[in-house]
Amino acid sequence: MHILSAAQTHELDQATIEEQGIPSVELMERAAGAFAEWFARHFTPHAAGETLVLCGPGNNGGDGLAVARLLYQAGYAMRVALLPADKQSADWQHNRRRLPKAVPVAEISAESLPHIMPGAVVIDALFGTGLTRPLAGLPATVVAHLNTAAARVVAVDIPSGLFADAPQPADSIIVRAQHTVSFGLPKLAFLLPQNAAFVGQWHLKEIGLSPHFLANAATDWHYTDAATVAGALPPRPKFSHKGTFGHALLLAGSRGKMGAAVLSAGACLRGGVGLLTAHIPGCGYDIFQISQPEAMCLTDTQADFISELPELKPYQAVGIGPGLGQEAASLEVLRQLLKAADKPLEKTGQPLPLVIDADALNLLGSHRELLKLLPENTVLTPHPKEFERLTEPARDDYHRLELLRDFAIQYRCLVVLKGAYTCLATPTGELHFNSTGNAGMATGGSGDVLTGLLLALRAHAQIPAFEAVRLGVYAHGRAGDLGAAQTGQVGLVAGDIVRHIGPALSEV
Ligand SMILES: NC(=O)C1=CN([C@@H]2O[C@H](COP(=O)(O)OP(=O)(O)OC[C@H]3O[C@@H](n4cnc5c(N)ncnc54)[C@H](O)[C@@H]3O)[C@@H](O)[C@H]2O)[C@H](O)CC1
Ligand SMILES: [K+]
Repeated sequence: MHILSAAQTHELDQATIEEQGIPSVELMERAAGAFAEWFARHFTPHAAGETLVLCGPGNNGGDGLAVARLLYQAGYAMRVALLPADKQSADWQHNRRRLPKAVPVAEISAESLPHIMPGAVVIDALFGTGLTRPLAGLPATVVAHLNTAAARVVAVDIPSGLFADAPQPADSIIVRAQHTVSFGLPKLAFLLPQNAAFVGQWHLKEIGLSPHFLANAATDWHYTDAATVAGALPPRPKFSHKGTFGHALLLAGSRGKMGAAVLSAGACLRGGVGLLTAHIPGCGYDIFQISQPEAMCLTDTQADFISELPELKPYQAVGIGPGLGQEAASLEVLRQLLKAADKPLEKTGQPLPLVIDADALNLLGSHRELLKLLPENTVLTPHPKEFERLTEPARDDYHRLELLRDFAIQYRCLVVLKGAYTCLATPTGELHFNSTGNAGMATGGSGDVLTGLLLALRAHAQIPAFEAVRLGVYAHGRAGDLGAAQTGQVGLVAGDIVRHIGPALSEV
């Protein structure tokens, strides 16, 4: 699914109106209808009580007026407060005329701000994607008033005062909504941690926007949902054998961190790899062999950490990092691996696929001269702190995305920035935000599981690099969601994610 800028969203509206030959108020009616339907499923008229709709002067306010009418007709007690303006949009005026006389309407002024009881339900339709500058003056006063009222706020399309697609001053006045009901496509702003307190839970409503425009819109921002990855995993042919799905090598573990190697290996096996060999320090032999009998195991001459790179010939992909530690000898192994992997393989003509995580990323961060050795399409899986060590501290979430994109382009690699909406950056500068996963996955070992799964998918001969990583990130989150459905988010551990990789992959 695409993510569009605010300007493109406006073009999308126009394209839909022209293509479908409908008046623009019809599209507004669809949006308001979708919002009212969501609202009615969440609040009964009794639970909502008297519901206040705050309306601005543009089409977002027009949506609000239409919502007030529809909910009034559905039996809700409604009242409307209008922000004064020199001019209102045509569709606003249309819906103002259609508002039943029985719905009380007040004009807002600094002296008469709407009365809001604690716990009252308020629909925020002040500003939408047409916002051109941070709120100031009366609109800012109204929003600040709403934010201190401890109301239950549902935003129409986007919380008022929030830019849909761009950074804004840190002290901007923005509605703090519990829910945001948005139309058509997710907005980039919804996916950034810095906006979570404003957006609350967001919900997407289909309103029949032009599929033609959506398919052809030029954007670098994408949202990976079930439809995106459907069919990405080739069916396992009847006459396949273990060689068909690749032989992966995992370099992982150190004393006290063998669990990382075990979890990562488990995920790789559940990810459908043909064969897995783990190279681990001597101390981990019993632990590893007992807990992962399906994997083969090579032990390092060092007991506590990895100091040797095995012969790479047998392998179709290599993962390095989980529980690795940052010993000087392990740094040398990483250096040798990067150099050895950069030669094109006979079979594919591509460099040996690599997945680099955890301490291997930290080693790259402290020895940045190694970055230029990264073979094309290497997969890096940093969390924001690890990513900062590779680049620089980000001013805010938008700046971090900029750094991420630049990094992926510069080093021609696939960077998976882990978070609530894990973002995959590609060498061509695209950003793909993932839709699956939950807060229960913020737990030790979850990243090791992702590494193992990505390793399995990179070893698969029939899945191109980018598709493998997008699929792996999606399936990892989905496995976490399936796991949490059984354990709850609080009780979820990384092993639960491993156990649900199989079901998650069968879904796609
Ligand atoms: N995507 C859809 O698919 C549909 C969206 N709809 C709704 O329309 C709004 C966007 O409406 P638009 O008229 O373009 O903009 P706004 O209502 O957000 O506001 C524009 C209005 O406000 C003025 N303005 C802008 N910034 C400020 C500011 N900081 N302070 C004061 N005034 C400001 C501007 O000059 C205009 O007068 C979208 O979000 C949806 O809710 C449609 O209903 C159809 C489907
Ligand atoms: K709004």
